[in-house]
Amino acid sequence: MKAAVITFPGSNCDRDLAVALTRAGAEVTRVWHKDEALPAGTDLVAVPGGFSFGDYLRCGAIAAHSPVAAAIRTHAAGGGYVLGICNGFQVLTELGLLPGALMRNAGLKFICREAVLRVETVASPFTRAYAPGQEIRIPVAHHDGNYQIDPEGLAALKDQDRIAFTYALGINGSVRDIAGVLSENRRVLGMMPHPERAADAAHGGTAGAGLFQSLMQELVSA
Ligand SMILES: NC(=O)CC[C@H](N)C(=O)O
Repeated sequence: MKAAVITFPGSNCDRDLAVALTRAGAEVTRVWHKDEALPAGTDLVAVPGGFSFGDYLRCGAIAAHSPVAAAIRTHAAGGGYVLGICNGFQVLTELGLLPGALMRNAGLKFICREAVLRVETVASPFTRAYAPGQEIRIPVAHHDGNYQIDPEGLAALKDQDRIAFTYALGINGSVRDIAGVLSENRRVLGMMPHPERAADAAHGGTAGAGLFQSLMQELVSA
């Protein structure tokens, strides 16, 4: 699997994401947001967490206008895989690659702690290594993680089995406690929790490693 990890000014989880992907067996290239092309043969674009452009305007809104944005859209339109974690999820909604929006947390506070997630579907390239309904402990760190979507959009997510993860106990006001969603073709995933921060025993938990292993299985068997 060839993965391109994008860095924007203010990204701070890009290295951790690159390490998690590399340890899972991916060949990782780091891509600066001013690059207009992705490395040839890129399978997965990985958009990391952080505070791109200082979270000004709306989180991810300015990053979605970076020179690399067009290449990410083209990659997704061609059936390429895209993973957005935390700020990366916010960027993917701003790019229009995923529906809905990430609003300020209901409690108006930055939340930085471990959360219990429920794996809502294993029918995706990102979750196939988990068991249906499995509960996994993954860290969260955000102030704008309150996922909202209109009723029609929510119905589509449910009907099409596109809710990837929910919080076992709601933490930020997200509709239906949604923590991560898939695109219609299931090849784009955005999630607020940080699997790359739970991918090594030294992190205190390895529940996030299943996501990177799922991608490896998908892309080796593809
Ligand atoms: N860790 C992150 O990616 C933070 C995301 C975003 N800047 C927020 O606070 O909501």
